Amino acid sequence: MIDIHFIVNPIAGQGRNNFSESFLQDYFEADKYNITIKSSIYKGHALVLSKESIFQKATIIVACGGDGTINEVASTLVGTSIQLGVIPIGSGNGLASTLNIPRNIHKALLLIKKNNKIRIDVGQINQRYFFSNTGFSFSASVIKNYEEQNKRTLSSYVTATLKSLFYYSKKNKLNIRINDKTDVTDPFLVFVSNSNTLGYDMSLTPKASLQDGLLDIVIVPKISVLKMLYFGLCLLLKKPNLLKEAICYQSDSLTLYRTQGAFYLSQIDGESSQINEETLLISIQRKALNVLV
Ligand SMILES: Nc1ncnc2c1ncn2[C@@H]1O[C@H](COP(=O)(O)OP(=O)(O)OP(=O)(O)O)[C@@H](O)[C@H]1O
Repeated sequence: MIDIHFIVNPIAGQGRNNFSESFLQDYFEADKYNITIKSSIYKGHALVLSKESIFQKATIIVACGGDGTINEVASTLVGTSIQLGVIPIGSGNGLASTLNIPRNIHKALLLIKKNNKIRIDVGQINQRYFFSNTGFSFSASVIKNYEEQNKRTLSSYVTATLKSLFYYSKKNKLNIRINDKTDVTDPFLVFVSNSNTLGYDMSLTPKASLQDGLLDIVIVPKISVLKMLYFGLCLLLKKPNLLKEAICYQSDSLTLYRTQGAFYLSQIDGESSQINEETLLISIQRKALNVLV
C-alpha cells in the first residue's frame, strides 16, 4: 500500500480549499492507496502536520497550497526519500509553475498518480530552507505589505509594490557586506533564487534552474524612484540586467553580514520573515528534495 498524505491550506489562493476522501479516491484507489487528509489551521501548522506524516510513515506528502505551504511541507522532507507532491492552489504558485505542475486540480492529481520523480536543489539561509527564492529590502517590503492586506490576489501584489515604492525612502537603514568584500548601503534589492519564476509569470532570474546546483543572485544598490519604476518594467520583461546598476550572477553560496541595522527584513518563498542573526550564509543543497512532476 502507498500511504499518501494531503496537507491542505484552506486559505491559500482564493481560499475555501477543501478536499474530501471520496473525491481523492476517484484518483487514488482504496486497494492501492491509504489516503490521509489534513488541514492547516494556522501559519506554520503545515510544518507540524508534515512532521507528523513522516512519523506516520507517509510515502508521498502532497502540499495543497501556494509557495508558503510548499515551503513548510518541503522543509521537513529535505534529505529524506519521501516524495513531495504539489497541488498548486495558491495565489502566485511560483515553484509549481517552474516545475510545470498544472494549476488545474484534476491534471495536478493525475500527475501525482504518474509517479514521475525528480530531485531538485534546495536553498538554505542559516538553518532555514527555501525552494523558490528569498529576498531582502524591497522584495521583503512588498511581501510584508502584501500580507498586511489579508487578500492574496494579483491586485494586492500591485498595491503592495506601489506602497513599497512610496515608502521605500523611509525604511530602516541597512548596511550589508557581501562575501566579505563588497559593502552596500541601503540596497534596493538583494534577491537569491533557486527557481526561474516569481509567480504571476514574472521573473528576476530567468536563467535559474532547480537542478544546476547554483543560486541566481540579483543585487541592486540604492537607486532613484524613476529607476525603481524602470526596474519594475525590466522585471515584467524578465530582463533585470537591462538596469545597468543591477548585478546578476550565479554562485553556490553568498554571505551577508549586517554592519548596520537592527535586523534583516526578508521574504522566504513569499512569506515575510524578520531575521535577527547578523551573518547569513545562503547556500544550496544539491538535489536534496524528491518531487513528483
Ligand atoms: N488556516 C490558516 N489560517 C491562516 N493562515 C494559514 C492557515 N493555513 C496556512 N496558513 C498560512 O497561509 C500562508 C499562505 O499560504 P500559501 O503560500 O500556501 O498561499 P498563497 O500565499 O495564496 O500562495 P503563493 O505563496 O503561491 O502566492 C502561509 O504562511 C501559511 O502558513
